[in-house]
Amino acid sequence: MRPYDAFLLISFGGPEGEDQVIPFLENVTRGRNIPRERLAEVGEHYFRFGGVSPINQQCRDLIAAITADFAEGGIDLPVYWGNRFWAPMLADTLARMREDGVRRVLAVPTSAYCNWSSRTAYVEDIARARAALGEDAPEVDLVRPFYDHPGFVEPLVEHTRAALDALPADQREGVRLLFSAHSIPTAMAEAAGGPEQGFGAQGVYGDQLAEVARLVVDRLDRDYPHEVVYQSRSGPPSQPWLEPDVNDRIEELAAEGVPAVVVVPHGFVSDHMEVKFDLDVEARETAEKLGLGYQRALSPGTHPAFVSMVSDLVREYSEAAERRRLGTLSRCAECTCDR
Ligand SMILES: CC1=C(CCC(=O)O)c2cc3nc(cc4[nH]c(cc5[nH]c(cc1n2)c(C)c5CCC(=O)O)c(CCC(=O)O)c4C)C(CCC(=O)O)=C3C
Ligand SMILES: [Fe+2]
Repeated sequence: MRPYDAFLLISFGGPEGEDQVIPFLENVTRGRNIPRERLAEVGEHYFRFGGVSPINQQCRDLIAAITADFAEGGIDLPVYWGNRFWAPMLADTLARMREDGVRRVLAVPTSAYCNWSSRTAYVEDIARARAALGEDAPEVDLVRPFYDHPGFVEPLVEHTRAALDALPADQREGVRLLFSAHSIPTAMAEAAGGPEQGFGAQGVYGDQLAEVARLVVDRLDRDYPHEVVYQSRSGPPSQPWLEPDVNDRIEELAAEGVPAVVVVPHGFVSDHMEVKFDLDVEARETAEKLGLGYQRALSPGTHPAFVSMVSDLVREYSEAAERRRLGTLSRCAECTCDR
């Protein structure tokens, strides 16, 4: 018997019109203690792009590429898509899967790392959607974190090379690589595994981010100075979140005489709104205002290596194949994954 009878891509979701922005933000922030001012500000980011987040189209593109890769590699599974916060909603997709007779689902999230927001929240949303369906809800396995899978790292390497190539030679000489990820509350970072569990001061998430940055730099033409920075912090100002912020670091580096930065959004799977606004608009503006060279590397998106990583994960779970990974970190403290 085949272990799975369907594949499911689980993503965040985003609005696709001006009238959808506020309802989307209400879905995301329900019960999450986000100040009104922050919400209004984030709403403006979406309105600036006509109320359309790029994330849904990026999911459609990824699904088209995954479907083609499955066909080519002989993976005979129907491909479904469900989001946590906007249509197509995960609960509706699971209901449709049940109607289609699906029993066992392998799910891949558009989220590579370990922290509540990137993993546990997905696990909880799957459980809630299944509970709403009752007894005969399809069973869902969520694949393990893939931050150090070669198919996630390789596109970042190629895209970092391209960003470096786009800098003038004198700027490239003294460039600083800034590996950027979504900030989370420090309490959230510690809950996934902190110093008590043998991880660093920024928790297992911070360690994973540092490891991927190292894996990327090791594959470049020289040992570029690099560091991990954070972006898109939310929450009340009194609540500590992971730092330093990408803009603060750009200012400090300018004061130190660094001529240029290449920002690598290694905390994300695609160039969604956080990348398009917080990096391509805000961080770029910070750099330009200070006369710093600025290039932003693309995220994995639909890079062929990333697409074949998805097929690889399906084989890993269906055939108990080897777990391919480049890193060496141990599992996080709240991980529910089996390997
Ligand atoms: C770690 C992480 C990822 C990366 C991993 C992953 O992908 O899962 C991520 C991705 C994303 N975050 C997104 C959007 C938002 N995140 C928010 C709020 C929050 N994010 C958090 C963390 C993360 N977020 C946290 C701790 C909060 C505070 C509220 C809470 O404790 O839960 C808010 C509320 C407004 C604000 O305050 O920013 C919005 C609108 C979109 C869609 C973008 C688009 O539309 O293109 C994507 C892909
Ligand atoms: Fe977020």
